[in-house]
Amino acid sequence: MNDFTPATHTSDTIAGLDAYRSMPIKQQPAWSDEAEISAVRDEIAGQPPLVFAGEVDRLRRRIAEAADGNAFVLQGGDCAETFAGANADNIRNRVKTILQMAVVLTYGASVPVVKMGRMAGQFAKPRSKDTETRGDVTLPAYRGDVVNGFEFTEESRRNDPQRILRGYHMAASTLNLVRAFTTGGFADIREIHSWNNGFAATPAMRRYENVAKEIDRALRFMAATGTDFDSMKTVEFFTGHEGLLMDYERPMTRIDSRTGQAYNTSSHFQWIGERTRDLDGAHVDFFSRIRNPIGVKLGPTTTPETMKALVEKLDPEREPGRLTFITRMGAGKIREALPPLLEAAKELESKPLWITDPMHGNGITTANGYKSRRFDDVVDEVRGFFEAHRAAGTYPGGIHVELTGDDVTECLGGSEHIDETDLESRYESLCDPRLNHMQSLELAFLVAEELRAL
Ligand SMILES: O=C[C@H](O)[C@H](O)COP(=O)(O)O
Ligand SMILES: C=C(OP(=O)(O)O)C(=O)O
Repeated sequence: MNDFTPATHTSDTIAGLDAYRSMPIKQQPAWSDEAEISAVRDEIAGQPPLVFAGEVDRLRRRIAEAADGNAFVLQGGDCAETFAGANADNIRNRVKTILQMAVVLTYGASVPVVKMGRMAGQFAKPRSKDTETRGDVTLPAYRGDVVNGFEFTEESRRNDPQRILRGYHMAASTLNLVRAFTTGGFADIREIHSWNNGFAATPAMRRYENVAKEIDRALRFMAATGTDFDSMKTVEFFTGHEGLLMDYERPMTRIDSRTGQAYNTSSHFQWIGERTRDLDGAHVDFFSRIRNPIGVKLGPTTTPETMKALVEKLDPEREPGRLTFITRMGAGKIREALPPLLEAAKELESKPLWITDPMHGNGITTANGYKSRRFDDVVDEVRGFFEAHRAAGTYPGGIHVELTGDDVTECLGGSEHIDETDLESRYESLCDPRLNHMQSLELAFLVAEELRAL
């Protein structure tokens, strides 16, 4: 058992955790009351950790296995979790969707799947603009429920430090339910059919049912041979979110008294976003000092030099499982932008895990004003990712998607043929569009085919 020491300003000078404060920093809200935000930081620092160092270390080992080509990482969840959306139905549907995708991948490609939710902390959003204008009114941009409200009023858009405390408690209750689902019997592989309950009978679901029936037959065979199923009652499920809001990430970072090392206990995994991965910036410095496995988003303008410099900063020891590159190039660019990075990475002793995020490079705004993505572009980027890795002889080790278990209409296309007018019927994301349940399963079948073809 780890014994975390709450991060006090003195103890953490050892780990240099506060060095970031004197560095250029992006995408942070301005708080109007310094005393209030300071009190909130102190209160967060005194709250119990959400995850333990042993779990974080286990995830690092799993990521190392994936980077070696022996596992595949599936990361999925909301673009922006909301406080209102942190209810049992939403959480269960997202967990079920991830479990179903994992079944499709494990069975279809015979590869262990490391399951990770973009959940229990994905509350802060980087934005392209600091403000939003509607008609003749301009207000601060919505930066996620942990900072301000989505409603377009001056009061709601005010940055409110108390939201950080609420975010912590929402993350805690979400994680509690995720842990209950994944260790309490719900995720037992013998429940494979019941994960269908509540979802519409779509073509992807029928395909899933066929896989489930085959797995059922195999399980009955194993039962007949006397297999002990106890180990199948639980699944490993990790959490991750963008490490963005430093007034949350810093106080959640604690010293493990066993090892004297710093762990960010807000989730098992954090990634640094495309907008905050400056080499000399605050985020890269801070996350270089913690033990959690770290992801970095790489957009289409990333040069091999930048990629190598990120390796130097974030993985100087070349530690297996330490670093994950999440590429989000865009369907039209991945086939040119990714190969030079893969070639350059071969020259390093480091072995980062490569994951595709086929969402963030494929945003469009529709004629009727919705932020959307075409499912075909998402699929094309995934195919481009596999093509690039096959050509380079490197391992495509995972996928990172914005998804929900609900039947929303946010991304265009898929076998339901969602079109621009359909977006009006059920667009619920407060930031970027997510794959719905059926599109998520369809994508899992496609990824399984690509993995089989490696
Ligand atoms: O989720 C990602 C970013 O927060 C998002 O793409 C930024 O969106 P914006 O361009 O509307 O600010
Ligand atoms: C903002 C995100 O991605 P990116 O940094 O790649 O734009 C995100 O994943 O929510």
